[in-house]
Parts: sequence; structure tokens; C-alpha cells
Amino acid sequence: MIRVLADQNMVGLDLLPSEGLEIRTLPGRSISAADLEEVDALWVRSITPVTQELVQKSQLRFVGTATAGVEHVDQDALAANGIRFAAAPGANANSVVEYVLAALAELQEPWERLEAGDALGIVGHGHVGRLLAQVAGDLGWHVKVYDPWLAAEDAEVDWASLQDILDCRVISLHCSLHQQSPWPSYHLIDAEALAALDNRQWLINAARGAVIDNRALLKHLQSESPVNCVLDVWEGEPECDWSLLAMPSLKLASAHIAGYSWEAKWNATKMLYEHLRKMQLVETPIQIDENTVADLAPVQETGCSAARELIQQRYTIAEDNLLFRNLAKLPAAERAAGFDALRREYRKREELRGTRLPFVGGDASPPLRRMARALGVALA
Ligand SMILES: O=C(O)[C@H](O)[C@H](O)COP(=O)(O)O
Repeated sequence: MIRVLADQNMVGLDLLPSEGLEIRTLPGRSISAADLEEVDALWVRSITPVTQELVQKSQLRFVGTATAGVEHVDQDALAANGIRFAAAPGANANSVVEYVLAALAELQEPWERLEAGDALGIVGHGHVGRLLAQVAGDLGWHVKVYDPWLAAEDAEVDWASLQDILDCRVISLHCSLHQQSPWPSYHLIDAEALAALDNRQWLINAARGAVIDNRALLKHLQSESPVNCVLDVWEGEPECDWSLLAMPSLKLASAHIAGYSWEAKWNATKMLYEHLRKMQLVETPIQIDENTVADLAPVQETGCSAARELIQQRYTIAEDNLLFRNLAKLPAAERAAGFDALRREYRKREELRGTRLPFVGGDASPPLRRMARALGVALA
């Protein structure tokens, strides 16, 4: 019997085969060394710091994080204690991409600007940045990508500079958070970078809070021509600088839920279970019928504008904005707990990708086909 201790915010634990597997859950922030007694595998999310102190006296054989980001895990400590490690890169990529599209659709003006040919600047070409670049390109948008680490390895690609990105109409951040030279992403968007932006632009952060210097951002948002912002992540969360919420240029705000579609969380759970199978700690394959396809309501528009309609049909980002802003009405001492509760009790948000769009009569037009392909929607 393999005993797993898992963060209670993981989804689908009850869908995993129960043969040879015993799963206990705890709130991620409270997991301590004492909880690891007689535990073989630990499955965390981003809020559990996995340190030498946590694991040194355990009998853990595997630690998995059901997240793309790994900055909360001391991988050297795991290796030193002979504990295998895996993350869930890519599990939430489509969820984050749909968050970005939903933000642009909700705000309308940036969407129209991109449709009209202005550039989308993407920082980071990992799973999320790459997928966003691909979807945006398929929608016919002009995309620029900045990733100095990959640029150093592959000079063939037409990489943008940070300055090119800061000149784009819309800037979307999707790099991991780290302090490694020569291109640390910590405070990549600092006072100097913010000074290059103005109120004709939009800045989206669905990466990690500290990629933007939040103090410098607050100052910038108090200036004469501040950039329009969409923030899903916050420096120091669940403690956030709540004064940012009073800034009119903060157009949309949410509680680190960009990657919180149901599919994203389920993908991550599956990935960690599959690691146990690879290690031959469990045997039974996951047997779930995932072939049910949701039907969308027909759309009026064709091409790129239909994409906007479909995104909004499937995901109302305004709801997340409202829930987050309600936190600011709580007494200051209760907001951090409110932030965690909001994430813990997050609704079942289902992705647009993998759905079916019914359309009536004849062949679908090429723009409609292109749009459907971009979003991963089947035409029926
Ligand atoms: O790194 C990730 O995968 C995402 O930021 C993810 O949404 C974090 O969610 P959490 O682990 O905090 O529940």
C-alpha cells in the first residue's frame, strides 16, 4: 500500500484507482514534518514550501507538485535525501491561455487592437507562453516573444528584446520566477520598465507576482499615464498590496486562478499519479471516460470575433474579478485567509478547448474553421 499525503486543493483524487493507494489530504499551508510520518509520497501545490527541514526525517520516496511553477521546492534537498521529484509542466497551460483570452475579450479594446494588427508581446516561451503564441498566431494576431534563455540557445528564431516587448500594445507575462543571472525574472518589470509603458497599453501578469515589482507598480499606477493592468498574481500573496485595487488602471484582478480550470487541475493530478506508476509504486491505470464533449451555443460572428464570443460563453472572468475585489472589503486581518478560501472553494471552471460548436447549413467558412482550430473547438 502506497500512502500519499496530498494538498486538499488537488482535484480528482477520488477518481484515481484505489488499488494499492491510500490518500490523505491536508491544507497545503499546514503540511509539516510531523505529517509525513509513514508517508511514501507527498503531492503539493504552490503554497507548501518543500524544504530540507520538511523532508529530512521522512521516508518519502516521491514528491510531486501539481503545478508548473517549482520555486517552492528545494530540489537539491530532495536529491540529497534520495527522494524523486516531478512537477506538472504544461498541465495548466491551456487554462492560463484561456484566462488571458478571457481578459482581452472582457476588456474589448485590447482584443480589437490585436485584431487590428497591434502586437501582443509575450514574456517566456515555456508551456504557457508557447501555447499563447500559437493560439494568438492562429487567430491572426501579430506576436512577439521574449525569452533570453531560449534565445541564447537558438539564434535561428526571431526573438524579441525586452524593449520590443515593452513597445507592444498588450504584454503578457508567462516566465517562471527565479533570480538566476544573467536574466533573473524577479522584478523583471521594475520601475524602469514601467516607466516605458503608458495608458495606451495593457500589462497582464498570470505568471508570479514578483515578476513585477508591486511597489513600483503602485507608484506607476499613481502616475499621469499608467498602463492598464490585469493581475492574477501578487507579490507576497496571500498578503497582497490591497491599495493596488483602488487604482482605476487595474482593470481586472483575481486570486491566482488563471491556471484553475478543472481540466488543468485534473491533468496535474493524473501526471503525479502516472509518476507513481512509472516508479512501479502503483499499477492500475486510470480508467475514466473523458470522451463527453460539451456543446457551445451557436455564434453569430465568424473568424476572430467569434472567438471572443466563445471565450466569453465559456468563462466569465468578471466573476473572478468581483470575488477578488470583495476580499478588499474584509477587515485587513482577514484578507489573506479570504484569498486562500477563494482559491480552495473555486468553482468548477471548464475549458473551451475540447468543446463542440454546432453550426447550421453548408460548409464552415475558412475564417470560422481557422478560429475553431486556434481554440481547439470542434465544428459539428
Ligand atoms: O504554477 C502553477 O501551476 C500555477 O501557478 C498554479 O495555478 C498554482 O496553483 P496553486 O498551486 O497555488 O494551487
